[in-house]
Amino acid sequence: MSRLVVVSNRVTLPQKSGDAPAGGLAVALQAALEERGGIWMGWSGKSSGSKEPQPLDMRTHGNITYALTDLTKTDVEEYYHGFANRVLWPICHYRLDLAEYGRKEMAGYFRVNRFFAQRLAPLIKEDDVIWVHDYHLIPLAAELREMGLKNKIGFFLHIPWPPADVLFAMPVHEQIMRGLSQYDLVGFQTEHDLDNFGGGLVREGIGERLEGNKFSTYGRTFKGGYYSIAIETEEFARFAKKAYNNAIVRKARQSVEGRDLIIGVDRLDYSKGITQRIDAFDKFITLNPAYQNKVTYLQITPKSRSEVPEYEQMQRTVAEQAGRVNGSVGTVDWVPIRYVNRSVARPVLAGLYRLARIGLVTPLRDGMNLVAKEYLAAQDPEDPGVLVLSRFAGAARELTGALLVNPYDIEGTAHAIARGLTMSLDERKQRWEKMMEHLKVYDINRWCDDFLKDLASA
Ligand SMILES: O=P(O)(O)OC[C@H]1O[C@H](O[C@H]2O[C@H](CO)[C@@H](O)[C@H](O)[C@H]2O)[C@H](O)[C@@H](O)[C@@H]1O
Ligand SMILES: O=c1ccn([C@@H]2O[C@H](COP(=O)(O)OP(=O)(O)O)[C@@H](O)[C@H]2O)c(=O)[nH]1
Repeated sequence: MSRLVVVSNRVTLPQKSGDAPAGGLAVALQAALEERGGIWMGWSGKSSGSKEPQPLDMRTHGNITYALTDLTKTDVEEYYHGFANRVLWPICHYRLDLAEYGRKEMAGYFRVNRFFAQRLAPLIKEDDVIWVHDYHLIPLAAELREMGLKNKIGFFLHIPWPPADVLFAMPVHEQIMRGLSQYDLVGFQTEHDLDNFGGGLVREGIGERLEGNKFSTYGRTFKGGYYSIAIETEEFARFAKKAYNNAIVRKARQSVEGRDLIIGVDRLDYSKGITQRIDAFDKFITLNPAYQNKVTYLQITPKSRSEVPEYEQMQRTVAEQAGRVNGSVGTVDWVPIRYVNRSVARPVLAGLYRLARIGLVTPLRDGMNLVAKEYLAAQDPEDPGVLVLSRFAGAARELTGALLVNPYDIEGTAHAIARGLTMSLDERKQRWEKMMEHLKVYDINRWCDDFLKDLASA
């Protein structure tokens, strides 16, 4: 079996004993790397003022070597905050209005990808299989090919791929498409994303979609596919059962005082539809006054990418909005929305999911959304809660037993909350069992195996 080399912007180092366990993606990638032996390369998360690159920080644990690189402050500004998160992220989430295209940032993005390639190339052996993750690193294969590497290289995009007209609004879309054509396998989260990609190639007249999801463009033929990322379902379910008795979860249980709990968990990101969701909760209370003082909505929202202006501004908007709704519908003994603006450790999160009668997952657009899957896996099989899920999350393609909503339809989401809270136990069980069966088969290991199998045969 060939050695595996994983490259991603962020790298999850093995957890110290006693730490909260890492998410499913890290666990699955670590397992695949451990089995085959391999390297996981990425950004250390640190930036330095010095122009001279420090040597790679190499750490070996078992069969895996982690290779971490620092970036300069300018690199982080232009590549991560700039092009990746102010151009590619909004464009891929269909938000043309928020894309801030600048040549300096675009140049920084390509420069950092070349830098990654220069650092990675000396570590690569002839028959290594390379797996690159996400929108930060699209041009990496092109850089490696230019250096003469002939290895199998696969790419997985964790975020959506937009339809042609949205993509074409990005001035360098052709360079990005050309970058993708240098991989042997390009994986998307859903069939819809894959179709958007094929549609873009054909509309631009730069490529063809061939039989068997193959694409031909820029003189290369490569494979496309869709692989919906998942979680470690059975482990997460066991973990949530245990977490229900975690001290913090117990306190949370006492503090809701028998009210129904509604939970939302999202990075503070405009793609997650948090403001529309708060409006929907407000509407729900207004339309159903009998629920006053009978329900608590807990919104856990860690800060994210705060250096990017659109994110910084959102921090104020959401905090003000939650305060406004609490002020208008709350009473002296009831705070309807508990807004937590910090990250919560996974053991606590798992227990809170299990405590909640409704999981409210209403992004305006999302590659997959692992929170939706974690919420389901955490439920008590004898008394499962209801998932209210946006039809625009990748997860909606699989989780058809959820109450699917259009997050732009505030009243529709408010009705779904009311329906979730009054749903019979029989219906809740029926819907939940159907989705859990699916999640047990299509778990994170299956996702990893499917991608690597297709890459091997690409
Ligand atoms: O690294 P950050 O800038 O702090 O952002 C965190 C991650 O956000 C994105 O997550 C996506 O991947 C999930 C797993 O496939 C998927 O469920 C979700 O829908 C996506 O939004 C991003 O793609 C990651 O690279 C970031 O590390
Ligand atoms: O306070 C928090 C909030 C989120 N998460 C985790 O962050 C991930 C979020 O993944 P998702 O696919 O839902 O969205 P993303 O943030 O990757 O866009 C999930 O595994 C959550 O359990 C966490 O550990 N603590």
